[in-house]
Amino acid sequence: MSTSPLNPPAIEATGIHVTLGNSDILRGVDLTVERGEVVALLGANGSGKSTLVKSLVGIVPLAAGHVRLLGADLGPLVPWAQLGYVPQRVSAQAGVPSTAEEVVASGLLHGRRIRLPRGWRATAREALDRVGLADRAQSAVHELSGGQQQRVLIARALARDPRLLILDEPVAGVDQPSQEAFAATLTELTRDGMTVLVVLHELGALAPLIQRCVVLRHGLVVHDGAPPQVTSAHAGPDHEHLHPHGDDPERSASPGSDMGLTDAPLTRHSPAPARIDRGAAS
Ligand SMILES: Nc1ncnc2c1ncn2[C@@H]1O[C@H](COP(=O)(O)OP(=O)(O)OP(=O)(O)O)[C@@H](O)[C@H]1O
Repeated sequence: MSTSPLNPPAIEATGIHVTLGNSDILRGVDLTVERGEVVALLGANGSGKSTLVKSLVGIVPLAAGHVRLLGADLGPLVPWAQLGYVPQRVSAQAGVPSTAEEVVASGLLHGRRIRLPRGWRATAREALDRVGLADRAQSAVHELSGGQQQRVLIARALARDPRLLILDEPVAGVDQPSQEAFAATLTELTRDGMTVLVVLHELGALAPLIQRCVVLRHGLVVHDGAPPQVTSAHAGPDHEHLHPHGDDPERSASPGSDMGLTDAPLTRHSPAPARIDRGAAS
């Protein structure tokens, strides 16, 4: 969707610098996500992906730079009720026994809303249904598996019916059928115009949805463009990973090195997208 003064980008981040401890974690990141776009944020471990999304939602302070969300400067004027954020995998239990339904319902609270709205139970159940956990609404969260807890957190974000969804590795530790169910839900939501920024280690089940990939390396954007294409040549049912095909066998042996997804020496990126091999024996 194109930008106009009446329809500003969902995310506009310019010159983002973040310092944690004595380290410069983000060193001048620019990121714009237009309304309705589905963007993946990729990069090796420690490249700064989580720090970037946390800085976008105001959880870590900026040393420099500027963030606008849904047309408002980061702060109280952001329409927070329209934003769903799923943090990197953490336990969904908050130290007190809670049911899945209660955790999801907490997603309906924000800034000025301190009481659950009428019909919250039905809303929470619908959100749990979207992530395939309708039958676990009354389960204590600590009794759920790690992957199920992650799905509860996704449901909590979806319960708000967000216009902008920011997800930090939402499918890490989630089994393949649940990943596919989540991808189907997300496809439906994005068809309705939701904007998504999602941190991923590999595109996996979400690959068909991703319109653009931004790759971080050592706190800088090193790629912003087309997602890797799927090679059909080796397509097979039981193999799925990023597997760049370079001339250099060492680079080829290092999954993700083609796009700065590992700490392998950085090479200049050509505009031609890397390929995802889903079938070749690795
Ligand atoms: N609170 C903190 N204090 C100091 N350093 C931190 C803090 N949080 C993160 N870092 C460091 O910032 C760097 C980036 O971390 P971040 O979690 O953003 O990376 P990431 O790309 O999300 O990694 P992963 O894929 O492993 O989740 C890492 O080197 C990490 O050790």
